[in-house]
Amino acid sequence: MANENTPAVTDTILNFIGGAYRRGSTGKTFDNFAPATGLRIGTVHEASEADVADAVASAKAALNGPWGKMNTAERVKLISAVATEIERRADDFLAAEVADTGKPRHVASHIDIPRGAANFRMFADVISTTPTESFATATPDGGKALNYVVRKPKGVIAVICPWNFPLLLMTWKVGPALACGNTVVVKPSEETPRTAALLGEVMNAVGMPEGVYNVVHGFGAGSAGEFLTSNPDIDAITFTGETGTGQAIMQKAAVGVRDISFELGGKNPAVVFADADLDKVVEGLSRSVFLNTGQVCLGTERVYVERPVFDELVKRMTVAATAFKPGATGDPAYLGPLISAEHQEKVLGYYARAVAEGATVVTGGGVPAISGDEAGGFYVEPTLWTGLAHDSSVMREEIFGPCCGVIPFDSEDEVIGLANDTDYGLCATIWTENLSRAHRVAASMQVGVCWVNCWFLRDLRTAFGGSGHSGIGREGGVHSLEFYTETENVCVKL
Ligand SMILES: NC(=O)C1=CN([C@@H]2O[C@H](COP(=O)(O)OP(=O)(O)OC[C@H]3O[C@@H](n4cnc5c(N)ncnc54)[C@H](O)[C@@H]3O)[C@@H](O)[C@H]2O)C=CC1
Repeated sequence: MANENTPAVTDTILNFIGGAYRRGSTGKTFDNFAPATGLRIGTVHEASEADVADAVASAKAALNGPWGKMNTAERVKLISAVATEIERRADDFLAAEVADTGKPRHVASHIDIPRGAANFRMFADVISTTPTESFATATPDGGKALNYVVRKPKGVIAVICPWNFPLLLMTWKVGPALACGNTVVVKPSEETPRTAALLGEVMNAVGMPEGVYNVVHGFGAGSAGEFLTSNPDIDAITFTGETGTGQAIMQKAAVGVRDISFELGGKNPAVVFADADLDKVVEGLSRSVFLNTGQVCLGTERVYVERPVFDELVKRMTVAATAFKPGATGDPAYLGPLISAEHQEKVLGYYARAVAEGATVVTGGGVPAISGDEAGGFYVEPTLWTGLAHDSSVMREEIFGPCCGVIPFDSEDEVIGLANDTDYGLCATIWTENLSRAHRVAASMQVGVCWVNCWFLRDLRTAFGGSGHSGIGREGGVHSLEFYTETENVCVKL
């Protein structure tokens, strides 16, 4: 039976190549499931190697067609129109995203869809307003030379995306790629193909030239993902997903020495000092652990609390955790499902392992009892652990679920060591009312993003990315121009 998190009928999801929707040339399809119910809700047409080659050829041809001949102002007008059209069709995008992910409508309507549109508008602004670098250089003969930079599109960009914020994380890459004059072939996650496909309708509606935006559906190895990264006409690859997948893609990118931009996993720490405002901490920390059912690369999975407030914080976080209602579609406190049965099994594996590694399960730790339409959905309980050793696997490996381990600490030096003792380096959150300490500890975190007394306060103009196993490069605002353009320095003797 359908509910507000599933479409009423199953539907067909097609590839989008050269401005037209296409079935896969081999006739292969795969099922699309609603995580909220576990029911099959769609059929996705898988792109063959030939289809991917067609998509790349369309994208390459578009570089030499009307798109390649447009000036920045003309491109910006089209890209801004894409943002406006996404906003006009917000209900369609919302329905597609909620069906694919099962996430609460208020999450998709406040984060996924508006930020999906904002990514186009913001990068249209960035490309319109970023000045060109230039230097006046003294020459040996006492004269001068003028150096200035010409930015050119890199070419055809492969955009490979995960399932947790499908439209948002895709447009975060497609927006700057198009703003810089590139063309793209997108491979959305096999779990969440709908919004990438729907964006094709938007591109056609605003008059985007054919071949600028292409979508190929499928899986990773031996499927559309690998076909795309292996295609020699791909000039650069931008990828968000698991660290292991990033390593596989990097090997493909090495052939032809193609550029990469990677946003990968994390095992992000939160550090709570005893002087923090605990009301603010509980509000921000519970969002950082449970938003999107913990399926946020920026989410907190390790919490270090200064010993004097440890018990109090655990008590308050327990209350916050139990307020979430897994499976209660429509309830404002709805905690959505995990993305798939496979991911549910992975997260439950960590729930079992936490116990084996000596955790005290403060709350949660299992599968909620759910009846009705959602009984077959991929839900888990929001979960808090204490008593885990810092070096236990549950405290070291990314889980990507609604859970965290809470550990006490006694000194600033100790907690800096604990927070940085990880292979990852995506983000950290510090909670303190002591301004000097906030700056000092923030600067000592080995991460790409550090928040103080807030979380997920994201200005799209700021640099975003991680160090270590969390990624390579930074995207956002002008930082995206580094990846999506090739720069040429012109030196003119005056
Ligand atoms: N740092 C960041 O900004 C973010 C990182 N993530 C990470 O993403 C992961 C969750 O997303 P998933 O979709 O499970 O990641 P994943 O790495 O399994 O898949 C991501 C995409 O890569 C494709 N893919 C898989 N193998 C491939 C291959 N060999 N060649 C080419 N493409 C391939 C998949 O089909 C999918 O489209 C989490 O581990 C999380 O840490 C998620 C969101 C943001």
